[in-house]
Amino acid sequence: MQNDIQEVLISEEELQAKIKELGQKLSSEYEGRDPLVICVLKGAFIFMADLVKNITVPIELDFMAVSSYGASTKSSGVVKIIKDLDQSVEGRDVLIVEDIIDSGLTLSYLIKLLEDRKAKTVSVVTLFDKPSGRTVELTADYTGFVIPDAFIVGYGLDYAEHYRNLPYIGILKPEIYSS
Ligand SMILES: O=P(O)(O)OC[C@H]1O[C@H](OP(=O)(O)OP(=O)(O)O)[C@H](O)[C@@H]1O
Ligand code: HPA
Ligand SMILES: [Mg+2]
Repeated sequence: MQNDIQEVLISEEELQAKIKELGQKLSSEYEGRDPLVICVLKGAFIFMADLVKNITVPIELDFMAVSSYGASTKSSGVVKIIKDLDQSVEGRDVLIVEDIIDSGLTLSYLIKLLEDRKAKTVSVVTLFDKPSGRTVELTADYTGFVIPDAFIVGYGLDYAEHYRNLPYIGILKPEIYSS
């Protein structure tokens, strides 16, 4: 697995320091608001777990699974809901937790869906932002790292369902996905 990585882009320590910082900002933003914090599976599962441990005010959690990449490094353009939320977002302050914004298609679809379901507010925290990939305009309210134009894996992010368990963020060798 490690042999497929061209370069470690962000270390475990750098990830944890940034997540602590994000947790502090979110704790002051959501003080007294009891937000519904939504994890976008599968990619965001590790970020969600580390982030909520750094939020010090009351929150509720829910999970949604969506997929648009499959075994490719390019979005299919079709966002498929694999698992929906368990609870209503109507009248709630909602915080979407994403691992990465690339084309922006997943989040623009999700934001519209939650607004249509009458959430009171919809905000986004993303650990990674890859602006070079954008096909629709979208900016997160909170961003961990802006990353270069490369396919990254690890810390929840996959290529063809592998590499999610790497504890750091690596750039995959292009020969892995072009062969
Ligand atoms: O901005 P976009 O181009 O839409 O890309 C970002 C989305 O793509 C990935 O999910 P994916 O569809 O690969 O599902 P996964 O989370 O199960 O890996 C990632 O976890 C984001 O949710
Ligand atoms: N890596 C893994 N999954 C992704 C990426 C990426 O760079 N962009 C969108 N989904
Ligand atoms: Mg994926």
